[in-house]
Amino acid sequence: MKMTLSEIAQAVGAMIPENQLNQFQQTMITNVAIDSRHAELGSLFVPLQGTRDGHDFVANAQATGAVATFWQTGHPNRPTNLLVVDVDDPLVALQGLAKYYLMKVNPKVIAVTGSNGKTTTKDMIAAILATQNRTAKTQGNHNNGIGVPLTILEMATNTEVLVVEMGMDRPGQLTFLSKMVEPDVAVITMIGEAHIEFFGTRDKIADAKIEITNGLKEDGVLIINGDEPLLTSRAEKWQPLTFGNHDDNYLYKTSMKLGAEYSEFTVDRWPDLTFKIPMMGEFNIMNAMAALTVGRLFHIAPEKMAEALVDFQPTENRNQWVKSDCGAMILSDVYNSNPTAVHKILQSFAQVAGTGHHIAVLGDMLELGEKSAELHAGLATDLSPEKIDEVYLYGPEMKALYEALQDDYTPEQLHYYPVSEQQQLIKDLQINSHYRDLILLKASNGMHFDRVLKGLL
Ligand SMILES: CC(=O)N[C@H]1[C@@H](OP(=O)(O)OP(=O)(O)OC[C@H]2O[C@@H](n3ccc(=O)[nH]c3=O)[C@H](O)[C@@H]2O)O[C@H](CO)[C@@H](O)[C@@H]1O[C@H](C)C(=O)N[C@@H](C)C(=O)N[C@H](CCC(=O)N[C@@H](CCC[C@@H](N)C(=O)O)C(=O)O)C(=O)O
Ligand SMILES: Nc1ncnc2c1ncn2[C@@H]1O[C@H](COP(=O)(O)OP(=O)(O)OP(=O)(O)O)[C@@H](O)[C@H]1O
Ligand SMILES: C[C@@H](N)C(=O)N[C@H](C)C(=O)O
Repeated sequence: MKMTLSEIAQAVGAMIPENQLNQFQQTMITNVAIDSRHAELGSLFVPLQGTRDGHDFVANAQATGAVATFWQTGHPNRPTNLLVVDVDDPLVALQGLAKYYLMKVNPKVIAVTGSNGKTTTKDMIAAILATQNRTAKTQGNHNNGIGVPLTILEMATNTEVLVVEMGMDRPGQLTFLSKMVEPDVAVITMIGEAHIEFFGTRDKIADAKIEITNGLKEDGVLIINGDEPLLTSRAEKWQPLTFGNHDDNYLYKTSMKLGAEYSEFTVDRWPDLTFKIPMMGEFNIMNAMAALTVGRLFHIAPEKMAEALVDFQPTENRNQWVKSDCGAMILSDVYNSNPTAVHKILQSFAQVAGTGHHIAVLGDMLELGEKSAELHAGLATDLSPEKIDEVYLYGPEMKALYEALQDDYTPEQLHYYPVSEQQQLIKDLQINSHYRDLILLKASNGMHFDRVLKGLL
């Protein structure tokens, strides 16, 4: 971004002190920082409430280059040696500034949501659109009321297309985000069970996901997984473009070839073209088809889309192969977890050819509510010694799966660890895995399997 502090103050409805009019007008802000440790020369610091109060770090922010800060009106210790924009609520001001900047740059906006696949699909869409447009996208998983404004404010002033990931774990959140960005295109990847604890049913999750249309422009386009009745039944009024396996979709898969590191597929619309993605799993082919549907909307040649997909860089820890220090290949899927994702990744992992053992290391799936034990035990349908040689389970919720597998696996093949024994889990994996083994790591974000991954590297 590039705006004077004066313009920023006006954008958020803040008063500019009479004696600082010139300073505000002459101060150019080139980025926004919510963390003083990431502030740089030209930053506007935005103090937010976390476990700690961001206001306590304004001096740190100034030391690392911030030239101005939002400040909650009435908050004590208002700085005197820094330009201050007094606001009622820094988060609301951040969101208002983002909306102002978005309208100023006025890119085409593609919003992406779904229980699973948001980040991957966002990356694929951005790779395709970047072949013909100056494109910006969500960094990592910045997909909520803080992450979306940051995404907007990070984009360059000449951005033509912005791809924004939108997450939610409560009703109403997607309505808020959709109205903030007013997308030209909205994509819903699928409906799973992520955060079902706060919804009760997948129907209620679908109700929350379709909220992404509440800010969709009048001439906007909705793109959904056409094989999901929970979506097709809620999307009719938008006459959505659909992708999937069934031949009544706008774009449907006609063939696929699944590999460990690459997957290939063909679609009806371009029968002579084979698409290839650097990821495993039919579910990632579905993500790619969502991206192809967006690309077609932007009139990008299918050959160009194919080139973009084969070279795109997935965000880390999504079906990412890494080599352990003993030489075993690790499929790192440690950013997050929920039942549909685990079932699909287990099915894909079991099909990966290998000369050693297939080892599944599964940590708790969080936020599943009263169905948690049932959903954890239900993973047993995709776990058997014929498919997965060894199973390591970690966390209190995984106890239900451990009990469900007792009759299928021997004690040498099936291992359980309480949450206090993550180091023991790492040690046992280091001892028991060998260079020809394939190891799947998957758990909810809160189980910190990034530490297990680190322990194996
Ligand atoms: C407010 C904030 O910045 N939180 C981040 C912070 O959390 P924490 O409580 O630890 O902050 P602190 O107490 O350490 O500090 C308080 C503030 O002070 C700043 N500060 C601190 C130290 C210092 O030296 N200088 C400082 O300036 C500090 O920056 C704080 O502002 O740190 C955590 C660890 O890094 C961050 O995770 C936390 O970020 C929050 C969660 C956040 O929302 N970040 C967004 C940028 C974001 O989009 N994060 C996504 C995850 C979003 C997500 O969970 N999405 C859900 C769906 C929606 C869920 C819904 N509940 C919702 O969030 O709206 C999903 O399922 O995907 C990400 O990064 O992955
Ligand atoms: N279309 C899909 N259907 C089912 N599972 C999927 C799909 N796409 C990805 N996954 C699974 O979900 C995991 C997370 O993928 P990704 O980060 O792209 O989704 P996300 O929606 O952004 O997740 P989160 O909400 O945790 O940020 C993947 O590693 C994979 O296991
Ligand atoms: C990333 C965060 N919104 C999330 O999905 N948390 C889940 C429940 C987790 O901790 O894995």
